[in-house]
Amino acid sequence: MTFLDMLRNAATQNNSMLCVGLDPEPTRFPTGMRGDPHKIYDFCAAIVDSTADVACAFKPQIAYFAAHGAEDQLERLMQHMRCNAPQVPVILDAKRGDIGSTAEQYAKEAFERYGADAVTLSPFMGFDSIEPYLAYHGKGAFLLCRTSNPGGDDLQNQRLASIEGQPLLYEHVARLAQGPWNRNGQLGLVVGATYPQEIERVRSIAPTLPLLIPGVGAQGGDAVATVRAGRRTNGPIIVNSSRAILYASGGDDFAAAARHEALRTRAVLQAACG
Ligand SMILES: O=c1ccn([C@@H]2O[C@H](COP(=O)(O)O)[C@@H](O)[C@H]2O)c(=O)[nH]1
Repeated sequence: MTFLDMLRNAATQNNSMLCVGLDPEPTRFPTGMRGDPHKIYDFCAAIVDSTADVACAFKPQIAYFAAHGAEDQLERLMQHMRCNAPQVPVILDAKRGDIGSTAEQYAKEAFERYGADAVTLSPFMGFDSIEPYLAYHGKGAFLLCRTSNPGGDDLQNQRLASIEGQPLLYEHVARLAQGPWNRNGQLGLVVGATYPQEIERVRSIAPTLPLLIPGVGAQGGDAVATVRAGRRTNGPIIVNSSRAILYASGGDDFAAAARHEALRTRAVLQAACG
């Protein structure tokens, strides 16, 4: 099954636009696990188990595993998700971007080593840096477009003076992804919930692409405005929240508290559709 098929099925089955982000930070783990990087798998597996019927996707952020030399735990977690939440697609948040020969290795890492269903990529090295991922038919690739951080302005909001009509850089990325770069229908875009007007703009340029939208929860993005901007067409939206769910409680009830926060966020997103 393709990433898009999995996403549609999970969104329908779990009645959800919510992506649960897996950004395990041991210093924020509950008391019995706190500070122990060997508990990354246990912590994340508990979150997965408590939210598998609430999420339309999971998004492990690779840096939180690699920083602790915990890639083996990420491999175990990917297997755990495959076995215990097989209906929910996994987007590996890696934000890779490199020349084609190196991109081939990164694609192999994401799709063969970890078995991800989709990956996040930086588009700023051009199409040949994206192409190796598209060789994995059915897998998804989300290009950074208008990111949620304030520094996204530095480049993404600059005008491309050499291009007719002078679009902003993020608008140009959206056009490429909706058009010539999307050879097999595998591309999506990352757009921050902290900039709902830009989500609206991206949606008008890229009406059919799936949008991965981080920034609600800990970053304070407006969930309602996000849904209204992203759902102007039938293109799917995947709204990510990581820390607000993972660290809803610092106690032994962390998994139950994560579920509660995931349910609450899902309800807010659903209500915004009405
Ligand atoms: O523009 C972007 C792109 C990616 N991210 C990632 O999403 C999560 C957000 O975590 P929260 O705890 O919900 O703030 C994190 O993994 C980022 O690396 C993003 O925030 N913005």
